[in-house]
Amino acid sequence: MVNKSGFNSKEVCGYPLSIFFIVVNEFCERFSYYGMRAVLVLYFKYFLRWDDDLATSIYHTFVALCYLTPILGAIVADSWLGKFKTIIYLSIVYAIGQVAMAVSAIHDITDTDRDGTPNNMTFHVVLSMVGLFLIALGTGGIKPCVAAFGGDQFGDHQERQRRTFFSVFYLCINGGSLLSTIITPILRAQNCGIYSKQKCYSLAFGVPAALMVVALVVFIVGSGMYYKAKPEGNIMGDVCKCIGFAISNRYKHRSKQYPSREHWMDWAEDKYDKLLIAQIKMVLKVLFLYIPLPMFWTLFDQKGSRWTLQATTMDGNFGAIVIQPDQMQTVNPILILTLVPIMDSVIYPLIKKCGLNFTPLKRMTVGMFLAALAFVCAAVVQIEIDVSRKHLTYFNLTQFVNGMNKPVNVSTSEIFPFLIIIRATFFLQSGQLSCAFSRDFGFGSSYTFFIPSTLSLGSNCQESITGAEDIKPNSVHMALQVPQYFFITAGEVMFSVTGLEFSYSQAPSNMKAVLQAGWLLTVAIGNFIVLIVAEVAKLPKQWTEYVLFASLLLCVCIIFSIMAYFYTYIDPTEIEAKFRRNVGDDDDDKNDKQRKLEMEMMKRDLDRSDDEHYKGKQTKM
Ligand SMILES: CC(C)[C@H](NC(=O)[C@H](C)N)C(=O)O
Repeated sequence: MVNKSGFNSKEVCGYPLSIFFIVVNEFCERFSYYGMRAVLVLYFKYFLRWDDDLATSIYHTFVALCYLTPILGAIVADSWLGKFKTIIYLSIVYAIGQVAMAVSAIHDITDTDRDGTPNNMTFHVVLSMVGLFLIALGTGGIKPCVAAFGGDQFGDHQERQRRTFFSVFYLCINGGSLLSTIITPILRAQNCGIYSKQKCYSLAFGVPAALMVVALVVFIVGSGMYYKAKPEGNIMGDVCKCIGFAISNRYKHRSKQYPSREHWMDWAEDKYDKLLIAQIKMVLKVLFLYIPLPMFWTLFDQKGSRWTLQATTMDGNFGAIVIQPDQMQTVNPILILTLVPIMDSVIYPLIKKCGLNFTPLKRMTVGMFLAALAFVCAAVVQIEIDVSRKHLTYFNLTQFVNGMNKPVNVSTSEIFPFLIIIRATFFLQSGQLSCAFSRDFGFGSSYTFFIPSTLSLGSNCQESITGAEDIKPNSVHMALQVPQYFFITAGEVMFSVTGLEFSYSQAPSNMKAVLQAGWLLTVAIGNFIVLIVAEVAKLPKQWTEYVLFASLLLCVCIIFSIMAYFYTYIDPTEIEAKFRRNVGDDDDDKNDKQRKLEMEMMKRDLDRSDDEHYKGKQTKM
């Protein structure tokens, strides 16, 4: 198949073979990112021994940074190195960052007294911060490039295939995220170490590091098959200068005596290429449309915070398995993997058959509406929880009343998340006496156990120790969160998958990665809004906060639908081709415009004292 730029690529079932390497790369990279992220807060808290507040702020700052750096990657790719080289170089930076994280989590390195705790915490903190910075630079930097590079592999006649590619790309993101969020917490729970055994954060970070190396290798293997669009110089610099000139030129000609131009960017025509101006107009049009979008991410990203906290007050016993509150988040990638194919192969074709034109912007509007609906569901569940219980705790609170006249040491075994039921085993130790007993707990329940005075060597603790239930277990089932997860994920499919493709298709050829970065910037801003709203709107009831967010998104959704109504879809390739055809005319035109501008300036200087006279000349012209 011959690509848009005459590149001859190998094809399988109508798809360029090269995209296979790109989607596998994305899968491994997202595994690496989400796997590391899944255990990050626990690493801060239990390894670096930070308090909850510090751990949470550093975590959110890191996530926001990951979505701010795409703009850097996009500029480097579009104007200097090209997407291919940018992906390679930044992937190396990314892999080094992941390795630094894995090394920073080896407690033995500074555990000089071999007591299981690091002796030089500064070393671990500094190394992990350097690691996180490199990861943010790498993951953010390559993110807009990989998606746009994938899109570049398709010819203009392969629009349908390119749409499918973006869906498959999204599936890979979520496949990687799903697997890693299940696997890395399990790895973390293992004990490892040379001198002493500790929770294995190094393994939980090491496996994502290995996956990042695999991602890089896979990408390099595909090297010979890619279509590599050449970077077109310092395009961002040109864009900024052109916009700056348009504004200053418009300002200089602000007097009513100058005829207005169709678009304010047209004021740059006096100095810049019509093609560049047309390309900037395309980008600005889409960026303007992005303004309301961060609100979607504000709601979307609360899955990991508010919704997980909500789950801690619910019953996670699903019969065959017990779901931990943070594991509820895996419902999102699971639903993505199911919903994307259903939407693509059933829902969208069905809507089309009904004669409805379900345009990308309409899909995004519906996606926003569904996210708002998800928060209404969350509010209803919250009211249910508030009615059913007064206390807010997931962890089983246990206390012991010691009836013996000597101290007893009580320790408990690990509670593994995938056990059939939550069963805790307690070990009692007092002098020669050593025994164990197990009890089943309901989520959120609290017990007091009585250690009888008669307990002695050889006693059966299982039978001798009695307990009283202080607080009843959580009665609202975690399954009630499924509707809110369903709506937010259906919203994500309509909003995010479509937005990713829309950002690519509406971008001019030399600014594809820049627009992908603009799209990811909406995620970063959305995350900042969560931090701000959580600080500012301290509402007394959690359900009212959910309603507030739902209402905000609904308002934004209405504004967006109005903006979308006035948006006209464009075909950047066609527009660019039209301008390129007229390139000769453009050059003459530019020279004419330049001359005209110089003349105009001279005249203005001369005629400054005689406005009326100048006006007369203008109308005659
Ligand atoms: C940030 C994006 C929406 C995307 N995340 C997801 O698809 C989640 C896992 N459902 C990503 O690119 O990571």
